[in-house]
Amino acid sequence: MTIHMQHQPFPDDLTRYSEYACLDLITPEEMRRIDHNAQSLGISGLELMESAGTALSLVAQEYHAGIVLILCGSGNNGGDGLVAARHMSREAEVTVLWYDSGHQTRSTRRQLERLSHCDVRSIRFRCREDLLHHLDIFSKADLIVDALLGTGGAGTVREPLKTCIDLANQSQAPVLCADLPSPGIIPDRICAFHRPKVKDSEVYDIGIPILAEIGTGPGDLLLMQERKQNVHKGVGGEILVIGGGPYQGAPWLSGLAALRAGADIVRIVTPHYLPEPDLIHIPTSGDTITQNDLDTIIPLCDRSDVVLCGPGLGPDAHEVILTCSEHVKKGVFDADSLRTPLPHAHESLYTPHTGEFTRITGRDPGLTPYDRAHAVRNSDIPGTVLLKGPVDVISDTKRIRFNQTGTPAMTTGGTGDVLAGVCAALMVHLSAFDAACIGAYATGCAGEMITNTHGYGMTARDLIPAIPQVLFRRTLEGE
Ligand SMILES: NC(=O)C1=CN([C@@H]2O[C@H](COP(=O)(O)OP(=O)(O)OC[C@H]3O[C@@H](n4cnc5c(N)ncnc54)[C@H](OP(=O)(O)O)[C@@H]3O)[C@@H](O)[C@H]2O)[C@@H](O)CC1
Ligand SMILES: Nc1ncnc2c1ncn2[C@@H]1O[C@H](COP(=O)(O)OP(=O)(O)O)[C@@H](O)[C@H]1O
Ligand SMILES: [K+]
Repeated sequence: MTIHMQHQPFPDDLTRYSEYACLDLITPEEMRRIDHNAQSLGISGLELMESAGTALSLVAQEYHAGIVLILCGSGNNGGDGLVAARHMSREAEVTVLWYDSGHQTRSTRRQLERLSHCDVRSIRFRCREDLLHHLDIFSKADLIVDALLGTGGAGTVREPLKTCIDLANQSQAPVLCADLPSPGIIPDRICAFHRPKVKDSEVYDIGIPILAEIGTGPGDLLLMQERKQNVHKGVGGEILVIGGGPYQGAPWLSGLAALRAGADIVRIVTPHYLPEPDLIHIPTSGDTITQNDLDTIIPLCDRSDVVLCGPGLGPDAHEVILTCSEHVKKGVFDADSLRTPLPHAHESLYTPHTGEFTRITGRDPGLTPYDRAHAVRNSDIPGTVLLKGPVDVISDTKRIRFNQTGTPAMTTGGTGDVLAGVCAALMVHLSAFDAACIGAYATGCAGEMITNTHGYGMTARDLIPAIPQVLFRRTLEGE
């Protein structure tokens, strides 16, 4: 799996950013994102696994058990157990029961090879019957380590792991769980890595940089869902862009960007027609958008998955936007729609740059990402905010995320319109927060790609074909 390496260091002292890290329970998807980002920051999956297995072995040794049975699945959770076995071989009589599903992860296969050079007894099981030959091991064990399933477990537990879990529960030995309890196992203690996934976990650090968590990275792209084969037209979503008037190009840039970010149908309500065959133009009655256009616009808001308001709109249409936003399920409010009173939809994403943020909150957000994050978190904006800048700050009042991708060449006009269009398309299937994080990350990566070829000669339009290369690279390379 080629991991896109992040290069530039964070332009601020990270020691005071720990307040922005999330300390309560995290989901397996969030842990996968952080894990992947850690690898893009130069810490390999094997190193993470070594740290996890070491922590696990230290907790296991607190039991002072003479006979230890380590149950290992075929995934990376199993890998943790194999690492722990290697670290405990001198401390106890260790037996590993490992499940050979036929497709062990590469890291876990590597750990099994390493273990073969240790004085540890390792027994393969492939089916329920294999386990029934080793009932004595379960009854003799003083400690059982559960490294069967971790954050990769999905659905009801399949055999032979189900039987393995039942046998562990039936034994007298306490069960120490790696990262989280395999479904149905009764834990004595839970040794969670980096962050707790379930309640009552003890949390052990495994050396994951804070930036892997509070920063965007290639791990964020894992949230993009693969499309099933039998999908129908429109699954990519229908987007409505309301904009234009004084600036006729902006809504078209947003519309094209939304298509390139995966939207299926994009309609542009704007006074000026531009010959873009991929976009559906909805003309307005005059050369700016007024109340007379509401009969046209409102039904389109009702039928669209996401509505993007603002690109190139000019200051006079705010009343229209306020009225439309009441018919909007998911709204992205950019540029001239960022005026008070703020429009808001059922779920809203606001994408101000510094000037627009100051205009809607009356407060200058400051220059450092730290201050800008404080300003965003303390603003009473009712939704997710993407405050754009050299480091974008994304917040949904609970979470904060920093996006470092992008280049100064992106200050060219219209890049904000492209970013807003990308966020609108992503919001069809993702939350406003995840759409903003991925939108900022992808648009910035596209900007870096184009800066490499066009330098300061980059135009916002150049960004658009680069967007799908970033967003869909994973599936293109079959990772
Ligand atoms: N770099 C890292 O990633 C790091 C990860 N770390 C550790 O890895 C853990 C995540 O590993 P994981 O074993 O939980 O998941 P993953 O490796 O995807 O394999 C899943 C396996 O389970 C199986 N399976 C799934 N559902 C099932 C079911 N219902 N019933 C039965 N089987 C089921 C699935 O089988 P398959 O679907 O392939 O047939 C596949 O074999 C994480 O919690 C942490 O402990 C740490 O070392 C830190 C570094
Ligand atoms: N100096 C910079 N370094 C990196 N990225 C930048 C820089 N300036 C702007 N950007 C990026 O350009 C994008 C659009 O910026 P914005 O100010 O919204 O442009 P516009 O004036 O078109 O709205 C944002 O994603 C932002 O991250
Ligand atoms: K486990």
